[in-house]
Amino acid sequence: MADTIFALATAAGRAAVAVVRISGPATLRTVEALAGRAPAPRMAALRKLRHDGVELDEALVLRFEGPASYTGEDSAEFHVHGGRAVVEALLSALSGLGLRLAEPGEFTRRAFENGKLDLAQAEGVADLIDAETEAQRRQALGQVGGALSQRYDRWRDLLVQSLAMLEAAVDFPDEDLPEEVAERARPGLRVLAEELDAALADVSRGRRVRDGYRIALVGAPNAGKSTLLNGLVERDAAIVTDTPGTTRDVIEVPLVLGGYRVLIADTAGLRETEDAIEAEGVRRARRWAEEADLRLWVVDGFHVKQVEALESTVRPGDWLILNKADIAAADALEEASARWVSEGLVVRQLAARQEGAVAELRTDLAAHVIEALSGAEFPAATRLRHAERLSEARDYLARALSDIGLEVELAAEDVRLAARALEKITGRVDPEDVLGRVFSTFCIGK
Ligand SMILES: Nc1nc2c(ncn2[C@@H]2O[C@H](COP(=O)(O)OP(=O)(O)OP(=O)(O)O)[C@@H](O)[C@H]2O)c(=O)[nH]1
Ligand SMILES: [K+]
Ligand SMILES: [Mg+2]
Repeated sequence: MADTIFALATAAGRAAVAVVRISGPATLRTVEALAGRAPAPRMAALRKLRHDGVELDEALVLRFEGPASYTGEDSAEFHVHGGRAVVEALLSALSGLGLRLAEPGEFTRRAFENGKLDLAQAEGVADLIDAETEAQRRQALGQVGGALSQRYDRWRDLLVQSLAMLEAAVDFPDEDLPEEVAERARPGLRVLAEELDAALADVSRGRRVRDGYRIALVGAPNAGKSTLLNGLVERDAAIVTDTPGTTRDVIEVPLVLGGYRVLIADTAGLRETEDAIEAEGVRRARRWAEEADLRLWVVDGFHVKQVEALESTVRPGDWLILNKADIAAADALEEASARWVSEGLVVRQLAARQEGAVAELRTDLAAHVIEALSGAEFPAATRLRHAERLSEARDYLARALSDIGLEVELAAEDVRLAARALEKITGRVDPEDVLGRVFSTFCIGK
């Protein structure tokens, strides 16, 4: 028989109310031991909690009977006064009654094991708890509601239908017809392959909503990158001095733009240097910029010729910030601006020291992030784990398509493997190590 587990479900520390949950076969017995008479299921009741003849607190007690509960088992909640000593006393009473402290994510794991949630939905629960932005909340809630799982189940069903056709071809008694029968699976598999391609193309957007859209500030030393960072995030996150080479480490600052989580990074000024520490900083700067979703090349407008040095590194879609517009020659800025716009860059002239100019840039960046990520709230993948399985399924599908005409049995096996890859995402097939990894990222009490 399963253990009965307990945990504090609300955040640790002093609060008005704290909720302690228990789940498992000993629920009813435990509620009776602490509260005397147990309330009817789903009816909150005020009860004095007592253990070993000592009164612990007066609490609101709520009880659920499995399977109609979060975990699918009998479970209960004690809403107590949120003082540390109260919570401590209740937890030690539960332990004294033979219950065990839950592991991180164990309540949700039980919900998964009892078929209340699939694995992708369970991940959605963890994401919902971690959500800090409106977009993260929408995405996670969609995932809990099964938006992601439904797509995978549909794809899997299509694969199973194709598989049935291929198996029929394998079993076909007449020697001449199997190819024709097998070919009937091809159109469906083709459509599916196209859908998986579209989903894979959208993967990075889904992950960006969850993990943050990455914006890099890069450029020559003293261009004003750190000044711009501080302006954008409205605090002194990075040191600004007139010494070139001030910034060494990558300084990542999270912020919310247009309702999306964004990570903006200030980096070391790019230059050749003998200084080993600075050189490492330059390497890190390049790496971060390379992986960023958006690069802002910051150039000192007073030395606007410096911009020529970027020729080999900038790409269409990058942004060019012509800084220090307060001291630069307006016509030189205009000339540089026209030239780089024609190369496909987004160009802004501003003075990073001036609040108003930076506020305008922040608005432009928010609009850009919204455009880049909107519609990505219900993607086919919000985690690397999903993306890997999705692309695995796509590879098997490609192999199946090329094998249909040649070796029907191999094609059938590939379709089976593709379905298996998709099943792993919702946890229909559940290797223990994947489960362990998914649930260990939860907090205790969930
Ligand atoms: N006049 C003027 N000076 C600026 C402006 N923005 C930055 N500066 C000055 O330029 C100098 C360098 O600024 P930083 O922000 O440290 O430049 P950085 O690009 O981070 O430099 P490194 O970290 O050394 O690569 C400082 O003295 C800033 O005050 C601006 O818009 N106008
Ligand atoms: K500097
Ligand atoms: Mg700097």
